[in-house]
Amino acid sequence: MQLPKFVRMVEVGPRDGLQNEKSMVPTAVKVELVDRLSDAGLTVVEAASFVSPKWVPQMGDSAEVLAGIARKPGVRYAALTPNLKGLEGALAARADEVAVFGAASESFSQKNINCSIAESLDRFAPVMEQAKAAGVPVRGYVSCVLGCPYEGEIAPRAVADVAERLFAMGCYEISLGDTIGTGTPTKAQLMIAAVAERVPVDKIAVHFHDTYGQALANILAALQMGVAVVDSSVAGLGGCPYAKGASGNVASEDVLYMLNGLGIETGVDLDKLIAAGAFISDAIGRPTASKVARARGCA
Ligand SMILES: CC(C)(COP(=O)([O-])OP(=O)([O-])OC[C@H]1O[C@@H](n2cnc3c(N)ncnc32)[C@H](O)[C@@H]1OP(=O)([O-])[O-])[C@@H](O)C(=O)NCCC(=O)NCCSC(=O)C[C@@](C)(O)CC(=O)[O-]
Repeated sequence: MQLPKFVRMVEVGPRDGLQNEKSMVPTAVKVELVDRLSDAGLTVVEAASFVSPKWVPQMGDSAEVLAGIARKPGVRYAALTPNLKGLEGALAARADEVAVFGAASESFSQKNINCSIAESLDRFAPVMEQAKAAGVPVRGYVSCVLGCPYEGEIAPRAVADVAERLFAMGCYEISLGDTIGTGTPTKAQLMIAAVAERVPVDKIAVHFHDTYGQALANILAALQMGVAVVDSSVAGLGGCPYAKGASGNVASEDVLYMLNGLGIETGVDLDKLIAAGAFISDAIGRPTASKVARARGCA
């Protein structure tokens, strides 16, 4: 299959990337990071998460982050909303889009959002309804699509079941998350094929963590299946607080370098993206996990 001509890069660094940071990242740093990312040409930046601050303290200043950013026309600033309380917070903070997040694994669902998969879908229904009434699009995440930290292997059918439900509920796009980064390209393709039987492929996004160094290979495998939306995190920040050992998302710089090399357009400026990665790595005192940034001289 031909590769897509354009890929929409969804930047999740300010949310998925930072949510697991142990020491609190100042709000002003988060705001500057989001602004640098939008300035680099990214059109979707997941900047906030309206979850319980007892569960994820790092995201407790999400309203302040959304209040502080310089909103750029054409950029959508997104936020996670696990329930109605989260949606209320996101709407009050003027998030342009929100995301509900479910899982293909019962154990992960319990650990992450304290309910079963079926209960999570029940909770998402009123979120979908009220977001629709407010004219705010909802994205749907499915975690553990290629493995679970508690259950191991996950059947592609289990992923497809949840993806189908979220899509039927009205999510405009389903992001398939390899939360612990154990997936490999053929498995990724089999899983995407199972989902694509129930959700149109142009409504599927991929969200790979790079724990086992497979993320770029998996993204290429997904592009070969017709997927044209890729989540990534600047400087490879990240890890899920409820998936022990999960490393960062694939680095946005590395994804962009590969897409540029494949001749696929994104509208994103590599130099500005590398500078944004250098900024946040410096601010949190951690070397970048992007190989491209390191090759370009970032520490
Ligand atoms: C879902 C809940 C809230 C259920 O948590 P719960 O304890 O079952 O909820 P509850 O309704 O019983 O409420 C308990 C307390 O939380 C408060 N509360 C309740 N909801 C909210 C809210 N929205 N915002 C702020 N506060 C909230 C609520 O008001 C109450 O406060 P208290 O009376 O004790 O003071 C909790 O489990 C939670 O916040 N989980 C979030 C976990 C999380 O953020 N995980 C990381 C994101 S998912 C991810 O990273 C994966 C992804 C998306 O990137 C894809 C991939 O890589 O796989």
